[in-house]
Amino acid sequence: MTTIPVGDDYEVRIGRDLPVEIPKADQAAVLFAAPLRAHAERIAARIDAKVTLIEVPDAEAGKSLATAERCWATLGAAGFTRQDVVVGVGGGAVTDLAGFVAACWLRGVRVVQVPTSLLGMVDAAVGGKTGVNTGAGKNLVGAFHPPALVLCDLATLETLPEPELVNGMAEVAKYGFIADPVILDLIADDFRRHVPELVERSVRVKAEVVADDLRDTGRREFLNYGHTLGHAIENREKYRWRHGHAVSVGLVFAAALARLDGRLDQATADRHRAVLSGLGLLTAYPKEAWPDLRAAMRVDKKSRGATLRFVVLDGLARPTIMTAPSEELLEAAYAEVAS
Ligand SMILES: NC(=O)c1ccc[n+]([C@@H]2O[C@H](COP(=O)([O-])OP(=O)(O)OC[C@H]3O[C@@H](n4cnc5c(N)ncnc54)[C@H](O)[C@@H]3O)[C@@H](O)[C@H]2O)c1
Ligand SMILES: O=C(O)C(=O)C[C@@H](O)[C@H](O)[C@H](O)COP(=O)(O)O
Ligand SMILES: [Zn+2]
Repeated sequence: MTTIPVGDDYEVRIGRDLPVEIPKADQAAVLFAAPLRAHAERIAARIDAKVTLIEVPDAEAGKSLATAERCWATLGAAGFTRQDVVVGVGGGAVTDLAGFVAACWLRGVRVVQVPTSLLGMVDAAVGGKTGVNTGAGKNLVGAFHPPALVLCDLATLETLPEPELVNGMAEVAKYGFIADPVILDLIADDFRRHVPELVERSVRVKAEVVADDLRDTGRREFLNYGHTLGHAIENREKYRWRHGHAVSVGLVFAAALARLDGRLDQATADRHRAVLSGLGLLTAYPKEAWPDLRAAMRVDKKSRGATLRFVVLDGLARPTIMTAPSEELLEAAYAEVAS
């Protein structure tokens, strides 16, 4: 087992068949979606407390205020107090929801995250960003609420459908471009052979950044590489597109922005498309969508008033912020992903 500390706050444990060590509590509420029922029941059986299992709708359908409200009703009925603990078992959608439910209940109870998707392990379950989607956009309602513990059991990835593994690789590649290029070499070598090392390297990048900037006021914004356009695509697709594919298009777009602005060399920009399409991720989106996407990007959390701000690279592993790119530059960069 590898243990990665997130500052002095909590740790991320990575390994196979990890022991389920939930902090002491009278009660635990285990949130899960249908595909993870058996896994959630196994975890529940190992928790030394009164356990309430709460099934939520799968994937983005569960990441809603209505579902959160139903969870809070269940916690209320069970008499859940501040010494109790919420456990999120599933992909990033369930861990985002579980974190949000815990952040708001009694203004904050502990949450233990047990991610079961690659994306959940390398990104969503670590760092304390929690939230739900609303009609206004992706993740616009939420709270910073770090977990008490994160358990990444690599054995659970054996049941993860192949397309979901590919989906998670978009965030892994993101870490390669913004911080750890060895990740890109491992991907080039055949990523399936390196999943444990890729999880570990990704979590190390994320843990180091969020320990330094939990509230996204500085360098944490770099973890949002590719997400400004990515979230706009997810919103336009009404969350039917997988997060990783939307981020993948957003990464190629951000690389084009930097190259066209004279910051990034052609080879590194081209490497984005090569790595992501090589993984089987999407790298294009319809040309006619631009006005919708341009409008949706206004509510990106990095925006300041009407000013858009993008994470771009000045070079491999040299992320920075580009503020207020011209409309011409944005359109030229979009032309490079437009199909
Ligand atoms: N909070 C953050 O910092 C953060 C970071 C990245 C992404 N996210 C969010 O995470 C979400 C995406 O997460 P995701 O890609 O894990 O998607 P997901 O949670 O929708 O899971 C994808 C599918 O895989 C299934 N699944 C998960 N683990 C499985 C397993 N071991 N076996 C079989 N099926 C399994 C799920 O039930 C679901 O059907 C998005 O909502 C995104 O916004 C949050
Ligand atoms: O942890 C972060 O910070 C990130 O930006 C990680 C992203 O991969 C993740 O999708 C996150 O949920 C996006 O955050 P948001 O603040 O843009 O909603
Ligand atoms: Zn993401």
